[in-house]
Amino acid sequence: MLVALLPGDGIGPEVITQARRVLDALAIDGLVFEEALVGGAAYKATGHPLPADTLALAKRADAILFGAVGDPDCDALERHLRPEQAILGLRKELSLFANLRPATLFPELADASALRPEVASQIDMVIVRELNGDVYFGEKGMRKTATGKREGYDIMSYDEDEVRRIARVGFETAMARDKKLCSVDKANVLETSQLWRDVVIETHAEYPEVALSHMYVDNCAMQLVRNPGQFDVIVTGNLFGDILSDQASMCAGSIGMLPSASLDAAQKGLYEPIHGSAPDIAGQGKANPLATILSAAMMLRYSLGLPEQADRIEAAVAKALSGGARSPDLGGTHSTREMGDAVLAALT
Ligand SMILES: NC(=O)c1ccc[n+]([C@@H]2O[C@H](COP(=O)([O-])OP(=O)(O)OC[C@H]3O[C@@H](n4cnc5c(N)ncnc54)[C@H](O)[C@@H]3O)[C@@H](O)[C@H]2O)c1
Ligand SMILES: CC(C)[C@H](C(=O)O)[C@@H](O)C(=O)O
Ligand SMILES: [Mg+2]
Repeated sequence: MLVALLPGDGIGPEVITQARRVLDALAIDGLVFEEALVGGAAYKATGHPLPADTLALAKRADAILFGAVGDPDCDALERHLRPEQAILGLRKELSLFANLRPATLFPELADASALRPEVASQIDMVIVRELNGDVYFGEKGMRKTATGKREGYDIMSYDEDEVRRIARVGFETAMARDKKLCSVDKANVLETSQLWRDVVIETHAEYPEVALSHMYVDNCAMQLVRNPGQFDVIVTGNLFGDILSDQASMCAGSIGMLPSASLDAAQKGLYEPIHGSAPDIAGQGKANPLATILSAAMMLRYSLGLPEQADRIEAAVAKALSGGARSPDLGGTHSTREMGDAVLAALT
């Protein structure tokens, strides 16, 4: 089993190092790693954020463990050369259309949530985010209006097949949980969202046991803070899912806690924390590696068929937190490496 390790930029390499230590400690027979450059690091070395060798490795691998990309030095580059194009390119090239972002509060972290503990303790949801379409991948550009003003534009669209396949992932995810699916859109304003809602309703016929509801995205942002316990599975588009998952992370304690899986139709996947390269804390040993370690657990469960090993990692993370391991984002002083040490010490 080949895992492509793509550490990327900023805190990416720091958190990937800790996830690698945990995976090594499991001593899984036949698991091998191959590392490659991606993002700003790849641009600086090769002139491209997603070099052909890196893409080829990602295609060849059984799974990909990804850190983060993004480098302030690269923010003025033409868009197709920016680090972020690497993760967008991998998602598109590998048809990783289904992004699962579980948001659960570890009970020990009730005090780290931005919400009151009794509200935060209810959080146990999965955000299913579409990842290959929407305004992210529509025609975009800069142009001049008839009166000579500069105008930026990005076209938002979904076709019905794109909506149907992610809706099915939403319903399947709900079937494996509490059978409650909330589809989040902006159908009161956007035609893209009206189609989204129509197709989700049509797809519901295949999953009559699931209780389906619909919510506008602005209300959803409010409800996530008011009463996050009402959500079991949320299914939504690329842009809304990006924003809502960062918000959900803070309800669950920290953006440094939320893992993710990006899957294709055959469960091949890329696994990454939902956070970015955090240039403000990079190189200081302050990054929380738990989101990446939990992403490694998702990789073992979804793409490598090793659910017991995934359980071991998740149990070790819970035990490390019970034992008081807290990086600065969780209100403590543990360094990135000390967080890794705590998980390793808790592995049974
Ligand atoms: N998938 C990805 O690779 C990805 C995701 C999001 C952002 N980015 C990129 O990352 C760069 C920085 O973006 P941003 O600042 O908006 O978002 P960010 O997620 O990198 O950071 C937001 C805030 O959260 C903190 N934070 C993030 N991860 C943390 C962790 N593991 N432990 C402790 N604190 C953590 C940061 O210090 C920062 O204050 C940009 O270039 C952006 O495009 C990449
Ligand atoms: C870096 C960026 C392209 C990416 C996104 O918007 O999808 C990030 O915010 C994420 O959540 O993975
Ligand atoms: Mg994001």
